[in-house]
Amino acid sequence: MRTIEVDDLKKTFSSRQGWFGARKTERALDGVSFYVDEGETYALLGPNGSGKSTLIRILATLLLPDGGRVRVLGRPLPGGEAEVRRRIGRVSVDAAFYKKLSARENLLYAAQLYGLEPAAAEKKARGILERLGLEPRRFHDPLEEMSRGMQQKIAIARALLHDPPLLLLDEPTTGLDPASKREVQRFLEELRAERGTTILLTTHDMAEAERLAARIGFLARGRLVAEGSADELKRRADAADLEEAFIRLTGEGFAPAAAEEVV
Ligand SMILES: Nc1ncnc2c1ncn2[C@@H]1O[C@H](COP(=O)(O)OP(=O)(O)OP(=O)(O)O)[C@@H](O)[C@H]1O
Repeated sequence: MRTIEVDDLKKTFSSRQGWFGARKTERALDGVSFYVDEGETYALLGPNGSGKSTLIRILATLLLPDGGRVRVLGRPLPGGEAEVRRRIGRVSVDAAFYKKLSARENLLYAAQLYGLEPAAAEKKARGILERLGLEPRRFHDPLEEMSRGMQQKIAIARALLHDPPLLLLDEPTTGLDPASKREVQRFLEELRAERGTTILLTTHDMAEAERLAARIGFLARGRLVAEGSADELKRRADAADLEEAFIRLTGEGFAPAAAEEVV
């Protein structure tokens, strides 16, 4: 079964430069088509501004497309927002939390929104955070006292509280130290193996895409320029590694994004 189906998806942003400035339009997605099968992990690779977050936000029902067809978990978008929202988990770098509240309080609040029983939700959240390597004593610390990496782990736990069959992960490991990165990657592999969770993730990290994803899509300037397994992409580009394949197939480099990533 196809968990995500996207056909000729388009999204343009328009903004005015100052009060009387000219209108500027930005074509964030320019006819993107792809699918993700049930139980598959698919990685979208692209430099800053290539449209990755826009695509994830449309699939997560946070943005409306301008054109094209989108189906998530068998429901059309727009149209099936309520059901899609109930059945997805989303993690992004801009995860909104009540920063003065503890991890526990934030997670219990989310559990309540999903209609989950608090004690069971707390047990589950603690189990996930333990697997992600967060010390149990941090569970009671206010979010504002936690590092970005710790907050990212809380965001992952929150996205999984309701056992979603589909996870949409926008740069899930950006900003994490190498050990935390490995813990998150191992956890995602286990989740797919144990629960058959379908995962769509965006990343700047070639090694991460290669480790986690059965198929990888190269996104550049709002277009899906190439897709396939890491080996297929390297073979097609006659490249030694995935970064070289990206440069050859898209005509774009990855330098700005790589320089931005602090590990
Ligand atoms: N709300 C918005 N208003 C105006 N332009 C936007 C908006 N959101 C995104 N854009 C523009 O759309 C394009 C794609 O942005 P998007 O955030 O999807 O890229 P990205 O691949 O996720 O980048 P990054 O790796 O930096 O997160 C960019 O040119 C961006 O400036």
